[in-house]
Amino acid sequence: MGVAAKIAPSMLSSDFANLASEAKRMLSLGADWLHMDIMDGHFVPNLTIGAPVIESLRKHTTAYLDCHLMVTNPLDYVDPMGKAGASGFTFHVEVSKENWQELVQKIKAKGMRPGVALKPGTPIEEVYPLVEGEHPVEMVLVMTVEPGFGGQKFMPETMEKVRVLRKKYPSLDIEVDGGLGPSTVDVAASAGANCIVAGSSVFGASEPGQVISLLRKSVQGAQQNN
Ligand SMILES: O=C(CO)[C@@H](O)[C@H](O)COP(=O)(O)O
Repeated sequence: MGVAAKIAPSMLSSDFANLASEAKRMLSLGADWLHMDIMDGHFVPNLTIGAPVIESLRKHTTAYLDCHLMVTNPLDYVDPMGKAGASGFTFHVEVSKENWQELVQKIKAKGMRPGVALKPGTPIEEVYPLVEGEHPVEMVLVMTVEPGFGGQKFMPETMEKVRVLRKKYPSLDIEVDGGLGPSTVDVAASAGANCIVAGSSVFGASEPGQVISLLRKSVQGAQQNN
C-alpha cells in the first residue's frame, strides 16, 4: 500500500463570497483537505487571499487547510499564517534558495507542516536538499500548470518529475496541482502522485462528490498496480 491518497479541492474555484459553506460542502462530499491558494500579485500575476481569510475560515472548520504560498517573501507569511490556523505551509523553491532552512524551522515551530512547491520549468533536483535536509519538508508540490490561475491545461511533461521523486522517496507526500480531473488524474497517479488538487473539475461538475471519489480511486488503483 502506498502513501495515503489526499483529495484537495482548490477553493480558488469556489464562490469566495460563500467560502465557509463551500468548504463544508466539499468536506461533506469526501474531500480530505481544502487547498488554499495564497497569491501576492508579484510572484504570480494574480492576487487572492491571505491570513485574514484563513483565520475567518478556521472559525468554521477543523479541516486540514493545505496552503500554497505563491508569494515572493514566504518568510513574512509564516507568523500570520500560523496564527490564522493554516495546517500546511507550502512555499516555492524558486524564492527560498537562501533561507529555506530558516523557513522550514519556523513553519514547524508555528505548528504547520512544511512543503515545497516548484514551477513547471524548475528542475526537480532543486528540491532534493529540502527533502533530505536536517529539517526536511514533508511534501513536494509539483505544479502541473504555471501557477497563478485555475482552469488551465494540465502539462503532462511535468510527470517525469513526479516519477523521479516517487522512485527516490517512496513515502513522501507528492502533490500535483493544475488541470487535474477525471481525464488527467490517471497519468499523475500512475507517476506516483498521492495528493491531488483539483479546482475547476470539482467545482464545475454537476456531481462534485463523484469527481472526488473518482480522483481517490485513481490514486488507490495506481498504488495497487505498482
Ligand atoms: O495553484 C493553482 C493555480 O495557481 C491551483 O490550485 C488552481 O486553483 C487549480 O485549479 P484547476 O487547474 O484545477 O482548475
